[in-house]
Amino acid sequence: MKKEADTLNVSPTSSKASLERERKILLDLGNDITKVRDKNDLIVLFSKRIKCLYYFTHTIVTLIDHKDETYSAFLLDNEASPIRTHAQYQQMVKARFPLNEPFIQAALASDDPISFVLEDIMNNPQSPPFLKVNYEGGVREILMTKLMNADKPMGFIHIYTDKPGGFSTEFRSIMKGIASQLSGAVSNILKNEDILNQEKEKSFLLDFSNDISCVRTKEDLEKAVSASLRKINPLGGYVIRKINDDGLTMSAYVYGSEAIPPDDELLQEVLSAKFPIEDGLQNRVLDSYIPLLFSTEREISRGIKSIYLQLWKRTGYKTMVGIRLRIADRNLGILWLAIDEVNIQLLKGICHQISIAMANIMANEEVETKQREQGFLIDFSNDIASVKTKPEFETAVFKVLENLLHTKLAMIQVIASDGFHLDPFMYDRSLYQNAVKDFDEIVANRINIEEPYTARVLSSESGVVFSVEDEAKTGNVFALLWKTTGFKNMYSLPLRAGNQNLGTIWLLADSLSQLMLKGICAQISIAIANIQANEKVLAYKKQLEQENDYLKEQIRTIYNFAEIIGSGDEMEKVYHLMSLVADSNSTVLVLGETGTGKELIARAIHNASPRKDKLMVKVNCAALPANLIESELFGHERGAFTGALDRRIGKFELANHSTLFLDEIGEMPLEAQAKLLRVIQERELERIGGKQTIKIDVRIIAATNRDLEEEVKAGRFRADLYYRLNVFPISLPPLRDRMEDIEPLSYFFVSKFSKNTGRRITKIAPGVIQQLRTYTWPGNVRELEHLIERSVLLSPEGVLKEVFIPKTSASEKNEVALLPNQSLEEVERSYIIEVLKRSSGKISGVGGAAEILDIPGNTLHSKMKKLNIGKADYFGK
Ligand SMILES: Nc1ncnc2c1ncn2[C@@H]1O[C@H](COP(=O)(O)OP(=O)(O)OP(=O)(O)O)[C@@H](O)[C@H]1O
Repeated sequence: MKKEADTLNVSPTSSKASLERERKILLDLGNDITKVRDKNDLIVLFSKRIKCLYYFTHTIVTLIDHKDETYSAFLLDNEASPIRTHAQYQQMVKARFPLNEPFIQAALASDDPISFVLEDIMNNPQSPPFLKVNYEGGVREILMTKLMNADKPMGFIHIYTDKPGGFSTEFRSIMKGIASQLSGAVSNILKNEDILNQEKEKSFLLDFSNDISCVRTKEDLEKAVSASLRKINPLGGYVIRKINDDGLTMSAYVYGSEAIPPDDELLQEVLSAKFPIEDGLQNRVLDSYIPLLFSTEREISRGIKSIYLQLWKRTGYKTMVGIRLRIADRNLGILWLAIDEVNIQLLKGICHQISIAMANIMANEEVETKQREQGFLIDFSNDIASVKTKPEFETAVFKVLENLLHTKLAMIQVIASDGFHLDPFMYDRSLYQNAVKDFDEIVANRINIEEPYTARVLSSESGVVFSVEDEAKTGNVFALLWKTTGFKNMYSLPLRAGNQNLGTIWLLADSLSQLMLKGICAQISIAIANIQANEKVLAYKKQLEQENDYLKEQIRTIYNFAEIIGSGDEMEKVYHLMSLVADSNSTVLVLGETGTGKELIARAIHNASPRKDKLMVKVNCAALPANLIESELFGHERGAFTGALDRRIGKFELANHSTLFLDEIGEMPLEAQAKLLRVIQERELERIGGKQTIKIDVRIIAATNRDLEEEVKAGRFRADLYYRLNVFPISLPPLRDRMEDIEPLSYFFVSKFSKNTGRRITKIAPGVIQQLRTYTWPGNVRELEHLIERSVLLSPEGVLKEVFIPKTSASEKNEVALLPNQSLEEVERSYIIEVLKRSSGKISGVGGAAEILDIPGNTLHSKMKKLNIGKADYFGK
């Protein structure tokens, strides 16, 4: 097979001069070759210098790759090659040929150039295919000269000729002679290329680092990585996959491929999928310090099912390199690159930069998420702060949960007033479209705080997260219902106001941040507490309004202006004064004996005034213990004095924009009089124990049966207060001075009590009217009213024939009549003693003297004190 060629294809001149020229050419070639830096220059130079001395068709330099024991074309003499038009030429140029075969082994073993006749060797099944391709191109013989680097073969220079036996001994010796120069030149080129490559890599990494340093968002990263990778890998695509929050799966983070249309269905599926880390490929990359090269086909045939492999295969990515993205000891993801050659240093450099950028973006995203969450909570808090009613609450909650959090409200349950059951407060029924019947059944069954899920949530510090899948496996009806919604987790939290459990909230979501959950629950708890408080206030307000309406109605019926009976001159004078003063804000002082209708007149004035729409507020100054009068009138703050457990507003504040009726003003203690005077003068007050001054707009009507001038003289009533009150006095005449009103009053009361008792009494016998006229009426209209009431009760239907004027009254009337020198006070004193005797000394309660006199027990007590009536007076005689 091996054949030494003896003949030169071109005969050199045998002259000494021509030998000299040859030597010089070869010397020059040797010198030139050592300076060659560019690989194309080498082959051009070689051909130029040698071809003018020796004949051959073309030449090629191949290089050995010791890693995989192959050799491949490195320098090509394209122009001269007779096979460049051959169909397999390109394939040959790119191919790697194994060293382990006889032809190349022979070339390796020979220290001299060695030639082969193609016909002899090309059909050997192990021989490289380029031999045959050359033969087909007309080549017949090949001279192989080994190139060495130090002591190691680094490649070969192949010289081809179409003339058999074309390599002379002289040419062989020349080739041997310049083999070391050629080797030196090739290694220079390689070194140079290496340096150039390193510089390129460096400048690439520098550019990449510059591009990536400006990256702030995922979109920036995509742009920078796509632009840079295009430079080193013009056709291949790439994808950066990020490890998801679950730590178990990875999803596409950034990707670029010009080979796949963006709307491709499989691509979309791959981009939105979560691939398990442990899929036999990703885990290997994450565990590997160096980039790993995978054959798509081989991995599929190994049984790896992930659809991304299908996408790669379909796109024509035969090999993929996976490099982990990592910061410190933390894996962030993987860069997958469609590439068939691995430049470890370059890829590691790229991945280092990408990892830093990704970590920055993720940190940025985290900060942004936190800010967004906080902003969201502030908005939610604003929305919810104004919530007073349940519909407003529902609108606010649904808006935030669905639109912003992509969470569904499964249910809010609130603990009922029995503290044991829970009532559904709010829920999203649309969640249970697939299980409406089950949902309705569950909601219809009232659960209580001992229901296992509820009990767990209520006793937890900050809620429980239930895995829907796991809970459904237990067969629990609630969990089975949750499963129909398709969400992964049920977030269940207690709603609390302070330490008190208000209820529970149940949110369905795949994942939710703790910060958000805590924030939302706190806000919702406050809102529910507010709604409940508001509902209570509204219910209370409604009740008060109803009571108020009822009271107003009652007062209107009892104290109707039209129901003031009396048409005599005395009462006409009263009506005239009332009509003069009603419209104004002036203080009115109503004077008159007990039972003459002072309160009736006061109410009539109020009802005829512009303040009539608000209730007149009455204070009975005689009925209150001295120490409570002030608090009653002006109110007090919590803790203002022992027993002041709550803040309370006084009657003055209650009567704001209305009328305050101070009944029995003559009984007011001096100390309270001073305070009252101040408020009347200044029209403002402070609650007891309070610092705030409260402006009031109150009209005052005061009433008394005492002679206030006398009281002032006696030092029991403040003169200045008297003058303040006595702005517009109206004196009511005693009934005995208006005998003409007795008949209409009697008829009025008969009709009133007939209606009340159901007895139809339409007339009063003339004798009765006569009888009534002769009585002195120390208790005035009230006494007449009660007398008629009793008489109506005791009388048969039809005509009132009899009234039951107490017998003693008749004698008293005489006594009174017989004692013209008795003062009004003395008459009052003896009348009270008489009534006390009749009630066997009982002052208040049923059948007591106060009831007979129709005055409050306290009033009777104070009158007795004032009139100096003791037990001896009514028990003694
Ligand atoms: N002119 C009147 N017409 C109809 N009823 C009257 C009249 N005057 C008084 N009455 C009735 O007599 C009763 C006592 O009246 P009222 O309470 O107004 O008297 P008073 O002067 O305020 O009594 P006191 O000084 O004891 O507080 C009431 O039921 C009232 O309706």
